[in-house]
Amino acid sequence: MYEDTFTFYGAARAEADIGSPKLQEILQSSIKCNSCDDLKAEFIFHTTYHQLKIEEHYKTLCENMNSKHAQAGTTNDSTEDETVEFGRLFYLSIPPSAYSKTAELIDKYCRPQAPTWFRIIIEKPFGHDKKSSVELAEQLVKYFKDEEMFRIDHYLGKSIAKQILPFRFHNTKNYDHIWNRDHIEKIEIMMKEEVDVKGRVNFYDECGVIRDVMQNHLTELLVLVTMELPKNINNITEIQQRKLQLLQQVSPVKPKQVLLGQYASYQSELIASAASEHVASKTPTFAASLVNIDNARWKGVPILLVAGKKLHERASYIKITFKRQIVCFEDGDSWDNTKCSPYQQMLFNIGGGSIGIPAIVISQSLPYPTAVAEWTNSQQVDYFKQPGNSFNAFTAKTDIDAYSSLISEVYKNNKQYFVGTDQLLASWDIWTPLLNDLHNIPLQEYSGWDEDTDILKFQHAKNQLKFFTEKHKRFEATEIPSSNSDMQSIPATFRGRKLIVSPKSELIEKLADHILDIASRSIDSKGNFHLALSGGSSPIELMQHMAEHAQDFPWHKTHIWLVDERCLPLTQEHSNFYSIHTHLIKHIEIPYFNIHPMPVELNNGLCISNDNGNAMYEKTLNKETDGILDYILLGVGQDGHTASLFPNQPSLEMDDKGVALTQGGSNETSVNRMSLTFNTINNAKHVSVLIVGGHKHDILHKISNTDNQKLFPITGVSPDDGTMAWFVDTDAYLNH
Ligand SMILES: O=C1O[C@H](COP(=O)(O)O)[C@@H](O)[C@H](O)[C@H]1O
Repeated sequence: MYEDTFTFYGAARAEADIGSPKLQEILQSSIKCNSCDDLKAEFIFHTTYHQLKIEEHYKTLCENMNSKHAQAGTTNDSTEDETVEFGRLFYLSIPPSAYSKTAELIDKYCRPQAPTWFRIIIEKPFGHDKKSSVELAEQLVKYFKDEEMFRIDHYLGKSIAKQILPFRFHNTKNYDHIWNRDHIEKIEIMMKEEVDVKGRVNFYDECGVIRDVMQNHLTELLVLVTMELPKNINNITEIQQRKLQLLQQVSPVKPKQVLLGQYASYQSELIASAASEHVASKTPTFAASLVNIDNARWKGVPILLVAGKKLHERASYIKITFKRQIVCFEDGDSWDNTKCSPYQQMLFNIGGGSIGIPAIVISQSLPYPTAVAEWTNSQQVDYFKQPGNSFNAFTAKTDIDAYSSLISEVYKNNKQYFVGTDQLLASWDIWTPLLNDLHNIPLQEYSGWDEDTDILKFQHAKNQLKFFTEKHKRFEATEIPSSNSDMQSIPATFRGRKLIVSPKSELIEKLADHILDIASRSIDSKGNFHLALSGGSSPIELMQHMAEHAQDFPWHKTHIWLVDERCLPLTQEHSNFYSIHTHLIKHIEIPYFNIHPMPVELNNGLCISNDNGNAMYEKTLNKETDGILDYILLGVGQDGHTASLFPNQPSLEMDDKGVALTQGGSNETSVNRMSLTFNTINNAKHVSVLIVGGHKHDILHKISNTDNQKLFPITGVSPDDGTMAWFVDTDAYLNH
């Protein structure tokens, strides 16, 4: 019976005449249980609404609590032998900015006297990065003791999540010897959702998928499957220490280990619900992260965390794939599945997916588990559908909703299922560096639901993730140019490729950061970086910026190539090499043999076709890079030329060449040129086009909507497998 033992208070900032009926409506519609109408009615009867906006409201509410409490104390009819426990529990589901004041007022007016216990449940977000989370923890600790606080992550209350540790613990003999890098090929932790973010888009836009579910729910699941087992499964302190130890061994996630996506209608949902400054949001609604644990058990095992909204199904699970160490000789039909199944997997199904219910599914080729308490071997589950894949599946006898389960743990004062302060901060250590760098990671646009499942398929190799196909449209949401611009919004793409628009100096910084980012990824994956630079005036400021920040760039592993060259001596001021040397090369420490000027000057002649300088350059390029440059920086002339590929020139159709002799431009700077052709340009891993200055506005406008490559050669640039970005300054974009 609730009567005289429980009282429930619902509270919010709204006045009682709005909040009270709203609370009634919520209670009536959302409390669902079987044959419990009386209990539901009793619960609702004992629940009242209170406005909590100003200090006075807290005072009134808590006086009310105190008097109820006093009444309960005098009227309870327990015998002297019975000890009646009193407690006061607060559940705060409020924005982080409201925590400090709320905590202060609860502490001031609502803290009961001993022996009545006092506990506080806190809902995420617990900050938005390491720093803010430390600040929040510091504010809370002024008012509440650590043992009074229960940070709730409802994934820890899911029935499967609660079973993972006991399951591992009671199966130590069966699985612990294969629970490691020698036997496990990979671990996948998925949280796919069909829902979009409508209705909470403003909240969501501040956090995105990594803060919303990856730093907390998925990281918690990761810990449960990979932490060292405690010696005593009932020793909560030991369990919490083991969790912390694991979190401290997870390496911070790097940008190259992450793929991001945003569903296509996200931007319009945002615009419909918010102020215009929210357009062009870069908030990801999908993320895949490759996580590494730097310890003896897990080093080198790829652990994939994937989460997204508006996907084709709702499914949360942890899948562990074991390495296949048995070679089977039997015919397919006569496989003895218990020994020779081609599949060795273990799945903790949290919910949804083809199984639908929480379940533990284990290939029969793995040892049969023992002691799965309260769980039964179930025929209900139809999971590994491939022939030859038999399995044992265990489902829970009862499945209690995660929040109810956790709240009852708070009553029991059981801290095991809650997030400790140290664990929280360690988890932010894993994700914060990435979150600071998120704006540099391109977003893959996906349609959502069933329409486009292929576009999010990805692969992992060499500690890096890549979308399976990058041919689909990718975009990076643009920056809004600074304050007094007359633009309301700028599209995220230009000619189907990502567009970055900023005032010139910011733009140059962004471009330099982008080059550095790609250089670092390239050096991480293959040990070098091949960069091709254009001549002309546009890149001068970029080169000066790079020279000034030379110490930040891995020049010793970088090769510099020329996009094009004028047929002039390299010491002549109009030579592109001369300019690149003057503004960059002479200021940096780069190995001499990593500099590749174009051989325009051979045998005392300039670009004599019999000298085959272009073929020589192509040969060196092929030898050093297989014809695939890592990064090409292009510009655009007012006539639409790029590199030294000029309108209506035969060089535009040189299908068989990677480097060509071309013609164009003015006499003053030589009409004879050497240039990379479209073959080489479109073979590159990344191409950026830099367009600066109001005088480039017209050409930008012209090429926005044409594919006439003969007339506007720049429109022929579209890397086959690589990425491309347009870096445009606000003067060129807005015609200033
Ligand atoms: O905490 C959150 O979780 C829900 C998903 O929870 P589930 O129990 O339905 O799997 C998610 O939709 C929401 O964005 C996130 O804040």
